[in-house]
Amino acid sequence: MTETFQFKLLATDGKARRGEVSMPRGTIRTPAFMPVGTVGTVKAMYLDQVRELGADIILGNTYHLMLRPGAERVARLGGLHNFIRWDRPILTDSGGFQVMSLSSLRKLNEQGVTFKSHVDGALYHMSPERSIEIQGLLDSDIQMQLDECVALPAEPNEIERAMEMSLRWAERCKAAFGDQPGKAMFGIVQGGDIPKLRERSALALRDLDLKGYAVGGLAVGEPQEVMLDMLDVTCPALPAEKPRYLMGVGTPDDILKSVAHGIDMFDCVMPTRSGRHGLAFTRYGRINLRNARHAEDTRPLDEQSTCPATRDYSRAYLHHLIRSNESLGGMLLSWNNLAYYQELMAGIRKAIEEGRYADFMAETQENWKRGDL
Ligand SMILES: CO[C@@H]1O[C@H](CNc2nc3cc4c(=O)[nH]c(N)nc4cc3[nH]2)[C@@H](O)[C@H]1O
Repeated sequence: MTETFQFKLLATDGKARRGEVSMPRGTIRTPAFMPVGTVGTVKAMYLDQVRELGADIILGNTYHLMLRPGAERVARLGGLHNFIRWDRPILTDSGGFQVMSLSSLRKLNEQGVTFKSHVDGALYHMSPERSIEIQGLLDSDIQMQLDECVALPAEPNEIERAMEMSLRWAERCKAAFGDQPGKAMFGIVQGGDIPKLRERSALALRDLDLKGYAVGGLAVGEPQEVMLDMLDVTCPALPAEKPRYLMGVGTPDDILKSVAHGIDMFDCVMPTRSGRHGLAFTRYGRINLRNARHAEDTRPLDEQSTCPATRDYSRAYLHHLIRSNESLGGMLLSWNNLAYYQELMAGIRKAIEEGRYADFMAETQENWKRGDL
């Protein structure tokens, strides 16, 4: 832990990076997977479990928390860490993406976004400055700039307009954030699937000398190779000594490949959301517990796992819980899936340290093909 925000590169293997982010509330081992705690909870999990599985940091969301319980209320209650009982770092997204994907957007212009809440229909206006103010009220450790994420496919001039405005919003967010040594404000690279716009966005954000950089505008339904092609353009244009965070990514395969393209931090609802719907991630690939073929299978998901959800419960029981829509089904599979994601990240970090990341990637992908033994 340090009084300031520091990123150290500990080892590299090709473009893969093993690093460490140090902050007053704790150290983040990278490459890192950040469980998503959108409305102040990693759904169906106790945060003690989330920590025990190896998470050094979790995500919160400005959009959801400003609507309910309200940013000023969270501040009155002592900030998000006290409210949810998580004393390690929290990264908050700025709200722009969620406004586009969740609310009925009324207006988007240079000043910011005006939208109606998906909770109660109330009208809100959020400027870049208000987004940073909200993240401050939440006492967020890593705050994201407000940006405009354009859904793909999109017209090039639309992608350019949104990217340029996001750059201007980055400057406004930097000014609003000011100088907070123990915290960080990350810029977000936009530019859609257009290499020259991606490079322009990354180089312009680099000139702002921010503490870290996110790659946005991806994981919005584009093919994996398009995502990876954009990383090939974006990562080299970002400073090597700052952390890189790929927003909303992804499947285990997305993560393996994005690490090989130079990404340090990830977040995704996949392990928890798909767990609630019956999907289990294991060393040998995915298992859909809704499928009737599990109805009398007495084996656990993986008897060699140290995670009780993975080692101690039969597939038959998990199938029954999911089919019965019982809460315990989503709880056990969220637990299994987050355990698997953190085990994967630990394996990734070790493989980079030992200079064998290419072999680790190949072995891991080979094991996934073994399927549901
Ligand atoms: C395709 O699956 C859906 O999409 C989400 C994951 N994909 C994703 N891409 C993102 C991009 C941005 C961005 O450009 N800017 C900001 N501020 N935040 C972002 C957050 C993002 N999350 C899941 O929620 C899932 O519902």
